[in-house]
Amino acid sequence: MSEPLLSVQGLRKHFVQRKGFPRPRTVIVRAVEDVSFTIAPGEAFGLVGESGCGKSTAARALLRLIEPDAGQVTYRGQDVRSARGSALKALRRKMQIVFQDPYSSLDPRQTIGSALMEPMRVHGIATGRDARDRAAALLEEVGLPPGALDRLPHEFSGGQRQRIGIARALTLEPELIVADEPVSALDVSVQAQVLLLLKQLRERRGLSFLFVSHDLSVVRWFCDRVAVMYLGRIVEEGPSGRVLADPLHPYAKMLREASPVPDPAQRGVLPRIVGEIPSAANPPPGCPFHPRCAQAMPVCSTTAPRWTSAAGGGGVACHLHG
Ligand SMILES: Nc1ncnc2c1ncn2[C@@H]1O[C@H](COP(=O)(O)OP(=O)(O)OP(=O)(O)O)[C@@H](O)[C@H]1O
Repeated sequence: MSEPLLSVQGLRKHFVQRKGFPRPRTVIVRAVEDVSFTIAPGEAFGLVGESGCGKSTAARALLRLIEPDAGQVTYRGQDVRSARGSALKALRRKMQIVFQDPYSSLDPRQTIGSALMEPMRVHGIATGRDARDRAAALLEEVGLPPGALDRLPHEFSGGQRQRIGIARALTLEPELIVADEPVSALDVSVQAQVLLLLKQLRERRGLSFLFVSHDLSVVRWFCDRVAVMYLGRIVEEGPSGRVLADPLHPYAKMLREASPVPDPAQRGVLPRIVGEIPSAANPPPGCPFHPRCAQAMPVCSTTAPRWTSAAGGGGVACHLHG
């Protein structure tokens, strides 16, 4: 197998919080407990799970937008966690993020042109007229007129702002885009257009993607492989077709049941699982999903399941398949 573009092994990130009134106590939120995956060059890899399962934290930690507590992250074999100075700057150029809410990541007083040209200047790619021409070409590539260069973020709709966010991620000609719920904040009517744009860019530029989403149908459409996350851990991983057509983990089945499936007849035979995701500050022992799992066995509440390979590719951490 060729060398992965990105390799993440045993990534961990905990947050320390002070909670409670009148006597606050220290709580450790285990946002990312143990996450491992690889992304091949040109591949789109999806990370799915309910809100709070740690997807965004994992994405930010591997990019070092927040510092991970443990684990190994390599990009084309280079250690990301120990990179400093110019080495870190070069890695940042290759890995860019598209945020869920483009408005909060754009400076309201900065014109779109200057938001696009600034990274080019900082990374020594282009300045002056050259940078402006490149910015105009990027806007055109994401479907916005060159006149947008001199306007401010508030003059654009949500969908247009996300196009600007995508253009900005492309300014440094990255190889990997980390898209963190890139359409969740948009009107349903514009979600498909922005997803289509991302797919076209992927094909045209040969980009790799880490695509973070709670929406299984979006991930199925966009990604080659998918990992399902629950309480800071990957519970199932594999080719999107296999995981979405034939999920093995009861949690992956539940997610699929909650997401529109083309064949409604299939939905009735899946187990109904209810309840809310437990707090990452107090994860259940054994398999973290056992309190919500209709198929839980005594072993599930005491022993963490081992990772087992799946026949159709990838693997699963579940005692039913151990
Ligand atoms: N800066 C922080 N300080 C303390 N806790 C945090 C912080 N950021 C995230 N968390 C907690 O970490 C857990 C994982 O959050 P995270 O945002 O990574 O999940 P997510 O799956 O991306 O969900 P969402 O889609 O809602 O963002 C949650 O319990 C969240 O409250």
